[in-house]
Amino acid sequence: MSTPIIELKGVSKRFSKKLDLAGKLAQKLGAPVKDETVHAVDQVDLTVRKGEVVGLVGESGCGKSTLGRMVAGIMPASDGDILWHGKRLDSLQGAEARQAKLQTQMIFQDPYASLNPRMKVADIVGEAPLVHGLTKRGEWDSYVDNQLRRAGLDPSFKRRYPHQFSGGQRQRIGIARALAVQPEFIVCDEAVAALDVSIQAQILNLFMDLRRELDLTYLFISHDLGVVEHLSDRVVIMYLGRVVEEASAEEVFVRANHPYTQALLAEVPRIEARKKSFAGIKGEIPSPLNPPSGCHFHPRCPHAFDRCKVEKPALKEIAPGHKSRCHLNDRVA
Ligand SMILES: Nc1ncnc2c1ncn2[C@@H]1O[C@H](COP(=O)(O)OP(=O)(O)OP(=O)(O)O)[C@@H](O)[C@H]1O
Repeated sequence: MSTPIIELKGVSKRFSKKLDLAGKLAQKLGAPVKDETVHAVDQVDLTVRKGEVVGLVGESGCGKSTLGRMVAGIMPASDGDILWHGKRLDSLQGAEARQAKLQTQMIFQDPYASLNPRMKVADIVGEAPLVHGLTKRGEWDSYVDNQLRRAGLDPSFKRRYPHQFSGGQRQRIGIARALAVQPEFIVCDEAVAALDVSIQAQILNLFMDLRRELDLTYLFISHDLGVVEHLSDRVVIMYLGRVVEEASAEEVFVRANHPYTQALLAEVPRIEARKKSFAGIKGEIPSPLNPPSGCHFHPRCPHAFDRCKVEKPALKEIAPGHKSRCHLNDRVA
């Protein structure tokens, strides 16, 4: 087994939600209201090994982006340890901290929001490698050209500005920028969600070509299980801040165990045959401000029984490399 690049051990993230104006007024008038806490990520263990593609899937608001940001080192955890090559990410200093930052790059859903509209493509892609000494002034032009070519863009585009490109091309500029600092690990946060289906396929193919060419490792975040199906080695399913299932991609698509994973599978249009045996997902995802007791999924689960309402299930290994957080597994056993 290859060495871990990133390990999360019991990682949680809480956000404090301040009272709005009406809440503050109610508080002044003596109502028992106070700031609330969002448990965005709740005691997550996760390992991403060199060369792996891990798909992280769940509905909007389940904590995927927050987890991705912590993994990429751009947001600190509230609790738990994040290890980068075995060392605590928050204890790294100087050159090692810079190295960790460069080695892990993040690609976002909306490339336009993360591309400076006043910078030419050449500077967007070429600024960081120059600052960090990955290229020299004399070689800079060809260095930038190479990154653009790798991302499937014509080098002549480098004199243009982001607004002159389509959504797919802008995502390619974001990819070229990430590649330019020679990362080993890329966190893709809904990187194709805003694109047309045909463009999505092109960008997903590009990610996989780059994986082979550059020996890259990915954490691929998506709300759509269908998007991660073909590119992930391992899939991790999150629900309201908790990991509910984790297995190889094949296991998840053939032997999904958790009722939530089964419900997500039922929503993937292409998986017609398997879809019939699963109930689709019902109801809205509850607020992480006030998550349901016991198993967070129990109000939406077609199989819930009394224990699910009161007792938090543990994430247990149900087959080699396959974990699930569901009381039904104890019943079956
Ligand atoms: N900076 C923040 N301050 C307060 N709450 C936050 C903050 N960032 C995220 N949250 C809350 O944490 C929860 C998880 O959000 P997160 O963005 O990680 O989920 P997600 O699964 O990535 O969903 P989406 O795809 O919609 O972004 C949500 O309830 C969100 O409102």
